[in-house]
Amino acid sequence: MVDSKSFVESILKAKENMLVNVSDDIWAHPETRFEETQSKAILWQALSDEGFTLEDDVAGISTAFTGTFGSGYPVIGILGEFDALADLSQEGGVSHPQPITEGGHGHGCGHNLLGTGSLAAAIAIKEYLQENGISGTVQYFGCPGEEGGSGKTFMAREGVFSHLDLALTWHPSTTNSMMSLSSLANYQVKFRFKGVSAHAAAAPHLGRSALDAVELMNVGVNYLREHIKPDARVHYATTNTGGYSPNVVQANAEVLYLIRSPKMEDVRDIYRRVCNIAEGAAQMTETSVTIEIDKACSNYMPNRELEKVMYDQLKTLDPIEYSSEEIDYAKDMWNTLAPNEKLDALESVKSFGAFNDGDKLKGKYLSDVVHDYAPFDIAMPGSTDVADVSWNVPTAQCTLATCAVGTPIHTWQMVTQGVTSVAHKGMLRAGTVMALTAIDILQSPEKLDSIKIEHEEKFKDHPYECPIPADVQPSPL
Ligand SMILES: Nc1ccc(C(=O)N[C@@H](CCC(=O)O)C(=O)O)cc1
Repeated sequence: MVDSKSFVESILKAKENMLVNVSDDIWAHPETRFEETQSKAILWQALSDEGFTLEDDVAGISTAFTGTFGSGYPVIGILGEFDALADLSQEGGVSHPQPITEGGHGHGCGHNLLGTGSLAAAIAIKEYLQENGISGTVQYFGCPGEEGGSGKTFMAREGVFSHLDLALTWHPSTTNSMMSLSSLANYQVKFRFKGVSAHAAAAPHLGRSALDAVELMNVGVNYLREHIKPDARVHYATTNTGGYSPNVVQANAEVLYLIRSPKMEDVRDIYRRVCNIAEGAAQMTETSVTIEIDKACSNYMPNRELEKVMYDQLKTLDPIEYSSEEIDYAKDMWNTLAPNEKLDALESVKSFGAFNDGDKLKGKYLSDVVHDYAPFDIAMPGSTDVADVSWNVPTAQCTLATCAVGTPIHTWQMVTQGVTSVAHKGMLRAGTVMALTAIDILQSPEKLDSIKIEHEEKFKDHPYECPIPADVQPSPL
């Protein structure tokens, strides 16, 4: 009998061209939150071709879907993302900033790879179930709107993950490591001010400026910063400035706030204080304000027992080999970084999973090392809606190197590397790691017992409460 590693590697070798085409096709059709119709269609077609049973409109979201194969225990969820970021249009495989479409979208977080690496895993697990005729179900989750949308949180609100025995996912990165840390919980909220328009010169005394209210609110929040916990973050984008005419008093203006902290109770408290500031700004300007929650997500709670199973698979694979061309290109990418970005490169990996041994990357342009598994309770300086899955079912995620050391996410550098051979290698490796993790559990189902005990212990005193209120619906940017 072939060992599972050779089995998975040979399946993914046979599917390599298809998977690379799927990823590159998604990359070429960057779509933002809840408008990912083409990206969804690409993944849908691939799942259908591979014999998965498809379900559409999951949780009532038109770009959320599942593909299922097999039957019975255990039910293994594989999470795929495929949304892009606004304003990051960029040519692929170059070493200078060059938008394809000015103002267009781009895959600045590598979700073309994420969704496809997860597809690779689902296919390999399906083949394994089929080959061995054993009990077990693999379910691919097409999860839209991770960037600023918390698609999985909306899905979790409708209970779509509750039947899973475990969930696995990964994230494109500069490193190969477990994501063995928490993440920031957040609330994203619209503050919409309404005033009175007037001729800005002839009758300014009759006008009440909604834009003034936005500006005063922002000033108030900027004073609040000193009095919140240091690991909390508050960002804002003015999403409606009230128009382009300085000679009209702006009667409508809107600002979108993203409030984050490692603990949801702190997010809620800062949110309460930000609301007070908004009311104060409305009072100062004699405008009115309406407050609307846009989305929210929880903090990530990895399952340590499951992480150990995944880490064992991650570390036993041979290091990825890179050609001299790949290393030269990575060096070119490294040299696009400013001196302060270079200094930050080895520091920042420490807060994303490579806690104790970020220095292993010193002098490397591409990572061929696996960082030590080091479970930490601290939050990475970012958020992910994988968090809301982790509150519902045992969840683990790893990172695989898909780009040059030092590449910051949400940048043109990340977009341009998303269609390179290095990105494809990392993506296929991610599929291999997730598939081997699932197969290990299918072969040794007793491992699930300790995984489940940990999950039950952790959440028995604070069961999942979806942070998105029942009446909030997912919406496009
Ligand atoms: N492994 C990762 C998972 C998510 C992210 C990330 O950047 N997420 C967005 C999500 C924002 C949101 O929740 O609205 C962020 O933190 O800004 C980064 C690495």
